[in-house]
Order: sequence, then structure tokens, then C-alpha cells
Amino acid sequence: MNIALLGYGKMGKVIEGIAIERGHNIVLKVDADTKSYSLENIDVAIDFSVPSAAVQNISNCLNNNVPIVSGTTGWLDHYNDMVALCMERNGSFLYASNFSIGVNIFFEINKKLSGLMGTQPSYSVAMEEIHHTQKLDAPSGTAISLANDIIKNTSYTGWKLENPLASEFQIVAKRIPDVPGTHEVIYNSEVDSISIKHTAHSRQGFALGAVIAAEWLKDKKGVFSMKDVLNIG
Ligand SMILES: NC(=O)c1ccc[n+]([C@@H]2O[C@H](COP(=O)([O-])OP(=O)(O)OC[C@H]3O[C@@H](n4cnc5c(N)ncnc54)[C@H](O)[C@@H]3O)[C@@H](O)[C@H]2O)c1
Ligand SMILES: O=C(O)C1=N[C@H](C(=O)O)CCC1
Repeated sequence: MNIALLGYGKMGKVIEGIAIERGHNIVLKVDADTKSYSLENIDVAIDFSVPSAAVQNISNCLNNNVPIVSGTTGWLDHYNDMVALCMERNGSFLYASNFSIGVNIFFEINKKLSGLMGTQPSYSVAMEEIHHTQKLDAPSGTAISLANDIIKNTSYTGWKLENPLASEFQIVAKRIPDVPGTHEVIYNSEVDSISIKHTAHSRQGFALGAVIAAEWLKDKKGVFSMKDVLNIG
């Protein structure tokens, strides 16, 4: 496949290596200083850029009939607009807050556990996410995905980074040098606690998942997530 990388930072570079290993060509790299570019002859674009650029990058692909895989976080207020544009253009759009297989399995465990805990009022929930110090958004996109499933399955109405209301739970976002991504969901009662935790050891899992998603999306039309690629959940 001919791949365009929209964002050539930490993730873009790891994705490049994996895509080449899997026999693909990186024919375009777009970064903050790119003045203009053409999407001609691109089979699929992969966007790992910055929150302020994601909507423009995704729209540009959809408007040029280029399938787009997006892993950028921190722009989801505009997700429904991108879904609408994809439908209007009969395009191909796949977003995932986390492309690693392990986290997508973790998402399913979180759904199951929150379903069980939803009927246990003696437990309260909290979440902790840890990432490297260059991360622009907090909490992480992955933490927001986990939180949305907890809210669906329990009586919690929302989350806050600080000072949650009684009906909300706290997401603690820590920034520590070089941490690729750790997420923990903790249920606490007077008598015990249950926690589930995912620890990424590097960016390889995110990047491999994004390339697999791009291979999967290339000849499909519609709006998808990593659940569709992995056929889980
Ligand atoms: N979904 C996942 O699995 C996953 C995994 C890791 C990171 N991420 C997300 O991916 C994004 C990128 O992460 P990173 O660690 O590579 O960050 P990074 O800061 O290392 O790289 C981002 C790159 O985007 C470039 N950029 C800025 N403006 C741009 C524009 N208009 N068009 C294209 N590129 C532009 C920057 O110059 C930079 O090189 C973040 O939002 C992060 O949260 C998602
Ligand atoms: O390094 C990052 O930034 C990451 N972002 C994603 C998120 O916000 O959940 C995935 C984990 C790494």
C-alpha cells in the first residue's frame, strides 16, 4: 500500500518502521512545517498528529476520497462532525483512542468488570493514567474510552481530573518522563479492592495496531473502530 503519514513525531516514526517491514511504501510525510501537499496515489492515510490538527487532517482525507486511520487524541468534541462528513462523502474512517491489541482486550475486561460492579454500591471507582511528559492532552483518550464504558454500566454520571462530585469519579493523570502509557481502573470498598491494569512497554503495540487497521480499512467504506478490525466486543 501507499501510505501517507499525517504527523511524523514519536508515533509517526515507529509506524513508518513497521509499515516498511510489512511491505508498504511511505509516500508522504506531513508534519507541522509542511506547507502544502497532495494526496494523489495514496491508498490510506494514518494520522498521529496533534489535537489541533486532527480535524483538518481527517477532513482533508475524506474530502479527497482517501481512507483515513486516526489515532490522534484530544479532538473528540468534533468526532460526530467527522462521522457525518464520512457518511456524506461515502468515505472510510477509523478512529481508535488506542490501537494496541492488549488495550482493546483491556477495554472488554473493563466493560465486563464495570457491568458487575454497577450493582455493588459498596465499591467506588477511580482511574489512574500515566504518560510521558510531552503528552498534550489529559486525561488520555484511552482513559476517556474506559470512563465512557464505566459510565454506561454504573450509576456514575461523569468524571473529573480533580474534585469529582459525589456522582462522578476521579481520573488521576500523571506525567512521568518516558512512560509510553499505563492505565489502571480501581474499585475500592471498606473491605477490599479490585484493580485492572494495562502497561505498555513501548509504542510498538500502538503502531502495529495502526498499520493493521490501515491494511484492514483500505478497501472498506464506512466508520469503524479497532473493535471492528479485531472482531471483538
Ligand atoms: N491511538 C493510539 O493508539 C495512540 C498511541 C500513541 C499516541 N497517540 C496519540 O497520537 C498523537 C501523536 O502522538 P506522538 O506521541 O507521535 O506525538 P508527537 O508530538 O511526537 O508527534 C506529533 C507530530 O505531529 C506534528 N504536527 C503538528 N501539526 C501538524 C499538522 N497540522 N499536520 C500533521 N502533523 C502535525 C508535530 O510536528 C509532531 O511531529 C497524540 O494525540 C497521542 O495522544 C495515540
Ligand atoms: O503517548 C500518547 O500520547 C498516547 N496516547 C493515547 C491516549 O491518549 O490514550 C494512547 C496511549 C499513548
